[in-house]
Amino acid sequence: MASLPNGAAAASSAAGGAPPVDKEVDFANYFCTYAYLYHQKEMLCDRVRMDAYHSAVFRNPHHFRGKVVLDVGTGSGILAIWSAQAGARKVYAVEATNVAEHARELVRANGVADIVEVIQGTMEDIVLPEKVDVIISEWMGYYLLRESMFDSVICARDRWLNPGGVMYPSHARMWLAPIRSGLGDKKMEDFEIAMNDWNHFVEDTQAYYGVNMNALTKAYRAEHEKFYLKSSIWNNLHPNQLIGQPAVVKEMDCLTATVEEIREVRAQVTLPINQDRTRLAALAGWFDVHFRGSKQNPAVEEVELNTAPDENGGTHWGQQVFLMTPSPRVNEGDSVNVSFSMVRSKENHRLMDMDITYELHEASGRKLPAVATKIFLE
Ligand SMILES: C[S@@+](CC[C@H](N)C(=O)[O-])C[C@H]1O[C@@H](n2cnc3c(N)ncnc32)[C@H](O)[C@@H]1O
Repeated sequence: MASLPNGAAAASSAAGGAPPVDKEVDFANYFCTYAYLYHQKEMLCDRVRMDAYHSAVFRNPHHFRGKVVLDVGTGSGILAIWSAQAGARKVYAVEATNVAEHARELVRANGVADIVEVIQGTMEDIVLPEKVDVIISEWMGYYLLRESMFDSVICARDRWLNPGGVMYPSHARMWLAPIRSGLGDKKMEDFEIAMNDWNHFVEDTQAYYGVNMNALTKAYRAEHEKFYLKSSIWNNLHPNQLIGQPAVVKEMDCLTATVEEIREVRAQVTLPINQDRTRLAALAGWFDVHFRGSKQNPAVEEVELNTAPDENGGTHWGQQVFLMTPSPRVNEGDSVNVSFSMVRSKENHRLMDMDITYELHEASGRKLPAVATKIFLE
């Protein structure tokens, strides 16, 4: 997970006829934060994430013993070191940023420098001396696909994975669920406060310091609607905020997924409401990934990394909350038909633009008019 500047112009997607990636911009806007240990630490502190990868590797040593492993985006080097400890013959640990230096040091200090070779460079550019049996990577962004790092894993897989090789993780899913939540009220409050500040400039009978600011009111409102109301909200929800059944909006086999398939995700799902006298305040999105090995070479023990709402606190990915305004009253037995699309932003291929249309079907048979919203996953 990387912090990306809101709406910053960054690289465009290189795959499938899209304009080529501007690497300098991509380094300035995307890779920069990963170079810092404080940022790697945030991921190292996520115990749900760490436990899942650790269990996946050490409960399935047959995938690693005597094998050649590629770690895409090694960061601190942790997954590469585990792969070596699990018995890999050779591990190529590829990292774009200067954190590669720290990874090298950690590899040396943990006595696996004869097995792990840290290579600084982007996955797309580097050349390996041999094909690999396993690709391990922690590539997931908010709501799975933000950051578009899975493109680099696909590139690695298509260039370097031996036939019959195994992906870690092997499968991924995106989920969507209806929630009740006070988050929308807080957002509205912040929005009104910000709008009121502006209104002070405009309502002043005297011009503000001699300048009539009203000409910019419309632009200011549009900007603030985008950042306050139309951007998704990061949150670690409590499971009791869910008011209905979650549904899968995307499933991926990491061994066969293509960039085309993830550049645009579209789905239509029905979400049954299972609580009475509440409001559909928002939809929440999260993901899970699985470590199952492959059909030819399955895991002895399948491991799941789940970022769903969790009463024990969840993960650094949290969930993404997409506010529904207006938020209709709902009751048990109602259902919400959702038509969902998530497409890469034109300005920055690592951010996502979402279109969500929801239509409430009441248990009584009454159907409310469909409401369409545009939301930015930034
Ligand atoms: C989410 S972090 C994971 C770090 C480490 N593997 C871990 O699990 O703690 C992703 C890392 O991949 C690196 N990265 C992303 N895209 C890359 C690419 N195309 N080539 C090389 N490194 C990349 C980033 O700089 C970052 O350090």
